[in-house]
This record gives sequence, C-alpha cells and structure tokens, in this order.
Amino acid sequence: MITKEKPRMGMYENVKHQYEKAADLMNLTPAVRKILAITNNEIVVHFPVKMDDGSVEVFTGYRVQHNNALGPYKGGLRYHPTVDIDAARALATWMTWKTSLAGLPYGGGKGGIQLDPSKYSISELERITRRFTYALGDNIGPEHDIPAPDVNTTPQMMAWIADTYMSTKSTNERTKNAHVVTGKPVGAGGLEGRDRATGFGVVVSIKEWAKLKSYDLRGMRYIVQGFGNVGFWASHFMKQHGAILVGVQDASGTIYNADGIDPDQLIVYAQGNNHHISGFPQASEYPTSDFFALDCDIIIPAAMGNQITGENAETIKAMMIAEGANGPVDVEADSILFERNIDVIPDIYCNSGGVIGSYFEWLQNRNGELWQMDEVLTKLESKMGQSFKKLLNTANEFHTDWRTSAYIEAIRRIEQAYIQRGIFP
Ligand SMILES: NC(=O)C1=CN([C@@H]2O[C@H](COP(=O)(O)OP(=O)(O)OC[C@H]3O[C@@H](n4cnc5c(N)ncnc54)[C@H](OP(=O)(O)O)[C@@H]3O)[C@@H](O)[C@H]2O)C=CC1
Ligand SMILES: O=C(O)CCC(=O)C(=O)O
Repeated sequence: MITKEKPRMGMYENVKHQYEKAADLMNLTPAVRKILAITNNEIVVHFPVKMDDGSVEVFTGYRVQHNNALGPYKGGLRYHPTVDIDAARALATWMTWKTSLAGLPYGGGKGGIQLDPSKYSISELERITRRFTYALGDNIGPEHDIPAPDVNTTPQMMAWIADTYMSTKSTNERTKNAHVVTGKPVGAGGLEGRDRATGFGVVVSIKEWAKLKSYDLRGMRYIVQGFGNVGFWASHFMKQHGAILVGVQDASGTIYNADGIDPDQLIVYAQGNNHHISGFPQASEYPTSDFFALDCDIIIPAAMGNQITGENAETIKAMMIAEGANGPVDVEADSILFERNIDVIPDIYCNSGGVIGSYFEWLQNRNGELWQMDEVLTKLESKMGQSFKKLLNTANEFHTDWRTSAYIEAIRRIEQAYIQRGIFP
C-alpha cells in the first residue's frame, strides 16, 4: 500500500493556529479577530540586476505588512532560498505580536529575497540590495515600514538600503531619513550593541527562566542550532554565566564535545572557514539528525523555522527550549513538549531583544542622539524583564502555556488600541 507523505504545516498556518488558540481563550473582539487574521499589505517585486559577467538576472523580493495599529511596520529582511509569500506572511505576523508584547510603538512586517547569497559576489549583493530597495520605493519609510537584518542580511546591507533610500529624497530631506532601516553599522548611524542585542536578549530570557525555577546557569549544558548572529551572541553571553556549550549545528554540519566548546574560539574558526563550524578541531563531528536528542539541559534553536517537529520532539532530553529563531518549534512538537513538561520560552518573547535594540537605534537617529553600549544593554534587560512578568501573570490568569499567554498579552494591547479608536464588537 502506498501511504501519502504527511503534509507539513506551512509557517503561516503554524502562526494562525497559535493565533486562533489565543483568540479563542481570550474571547477576542470579533471585529479585531477578523482584522488580525489577515495581513494588511503584501508587496511582491520582480527586479532585474546586472551580474558581474554582464548577464541580467531577475529576482523576486517580498515585503509583507501584517498590522500597524500600534505604529509603523517593523521587521527584518531575509535572503534565503526558502523566502516566499508564506514565510514572509508568517514572519510579518510574528513581528506584530513581538513588538506589541515588548511594548514598542510598532506593528509587524517582514520580507526578503528568495536567493542563496553564497552564490553571489559582494558587488552583486550590493546591486541586488540597492535594486530591491529601489523596487520597494515608498512601501518602506522611517515612519511607515522600517526593515532590519535577519537571516543572511548584514549591517553592510542595511547601510546600502539606507543610502539608496536616502538618495531618492530631495537634498534637504536626505539626512532625516537614516532611520528608514535599523541594524546599520555604528559608523553609518547604527546603535552600539544592536549587533548583539538578539543573542543578549535570548540569554536575558534564559536568566529569567532560571530565576523563576531557582536554577543556577553555571555548569548547565546547552546546544545551539545556527551559529550566525543570534547563535553566536547567545553562546557568548551564556559563557559569561558559566554555562557549557556541548553541541553546535549549522548548515555545514554538527559538532559535539562533552567537555565544552568555547564559542569565542569557534567564531574565530568559523570566520576563517567561510562562516562554517564544521571541522572545528576542538570538537568531533556528530550525526546531524540526532542533534536535538543530545544530552543537555537547554536547547537554543537559532536558525530556521520548523526544526523541532512531531518527529524529533519525543527524543529531546533538555528541560528547556529558548526560541532564538522565529518559529523553530512546529505545532505538533509544541503539544508534545507541553505534555512532556519541557519548558518553551516562545520566540516572540525570547528573541525580542533584536527589535528592542532596533527601536533604540530608531530613537537615536530620530532624536539625533548617540547611545552607549552599557545604557543599551541595561535598558534592553529591563524591558525584557517587564515582558516576562506580564507573560507569567497572563499564563496564570488563563491557565495556559507561555506561548499562548505571550500571544494573549500581545493581542490584548492591539485590541485595546482598536477599541479606543472606535472599532467595537
Ligand atoms: N538577527 C536578528 O536580529 C534576529 C534574528 N532572529 C531569528 O534568528 C534566527 C537566526 O537569525 P540570524 O542569526 O540573524 O541569521 P544568520 O544568517 O546570522 O545565521 C543563521 C545561522 O543558521 C544556520 N542555518 C541555516 N540553515 C540551517 C539549517 N538547515 N540547519 C542548521 N543551521 C542552519 C546558518 O548556517 P550556515 O552559515 O552554515 O548557512 C547560520 O549559522 C532566524 O530565525 C531569525 O529570524 C530573530 C530575531 C532577531
Ligand atoms: O530588528 C528588527 O526590526 C526586527 C528583527 C527581526 O526580524 C525579528 O525580530 O525577527
């Protein structure tokens, strides 16, 4: 008998499932429920770019704007072969919940280009980024929709976006537009600390969890999937708290050392190895498919969505998962983990340090200020501490899991804005 392959839930379906669960539980105002169930705008652009060899390639870029009830759309741009309208919708919707939960004056947007950046030269990537910015035109703007870095996009690319966008404005308007994008290099209007803000925030969330459970992070063993911006900085700060990194996975492979891997040595190795971790001499190779079953206390997924699934959730030995990535745990895995009493710190809280850092950068540019690193990290930690308290209180109020309570808390703020502005049941 031929059995059909079980269809995998798409990322947007995943978000909608989480949303419906929260909306039911909180008895969300029907009109608001309808509004939040759809995206406001979905922009798809096809644009030509000249390659180094003189040929022309046409690229497809996306920007989905989910909701702006609380302020301008905000969220990153991803350069990856998996970027499509479904992924952009899901990631934009998560941004709406994330910015609301963090108490920021923003809505949610996300986008990117479907491409594998490793196949292009740096000058091709510059032309692709500038052409994409030009194609988006006034669909982005410092008070309308503000992109930022995400997977495979860098501060350098954010600087190209700012430069291209600003060059489309009249001479006396140009410098007022630097906050069209965040995550820029410090010299080009970026914020001290935005580079590490997401990873730092992931560790703030882990510290909050440890405090709640009366655990000491010193000596705790953890593994990280993805050793890019989020994975590295999270590991760097975990090291400062005495936690031991025993396994790392990126797209090139998986490495393991029961005695510990030094993240600061690994990043130096990766920088000289095309940003890949495989072959790191102080660890051994490990089977990729067994990664999440490694013996450890904490898992930090910091790569792509739908990595912890109904297929591998049963094998997990860790007692907690801190979602550095967006959507790393699918719906099936979520209920398995809940039944197995494995804590999940949900993405819209866990990785919110990045957008909080972006908000500080936006304010810095808007007000013509320069903030110091210590000030940035202290303010970020305090904001995340406040959100964690809200998340716990709401979980108690509704007798629900942390993901659903984070959603309820986020949606409540948006519901209130709509009701106060005049959309009634
Ligand atoms: N940057 C930010 O500020 C924020 C990022 N996030 C989320 O965090 C996650 C990581 O983003 P970020 O660190 O910025 O991205 P980066 O591009 O800096 O790093 C991505 C990492 O993921 C790895 N990776 C990609 N595909 C796989 C795979 N199939 N299996 C294992 N590893 C893989 C990459 O490996 P390789 O290099 O080998 O391809 C790389 O190490 C994403 O989900 C993003 O949306 C969330 C909030 C803010
Ligand atoms: O910094 C930002 O604006 C958004 C970062 C992002 O894309 C995310 O939080 O997923």
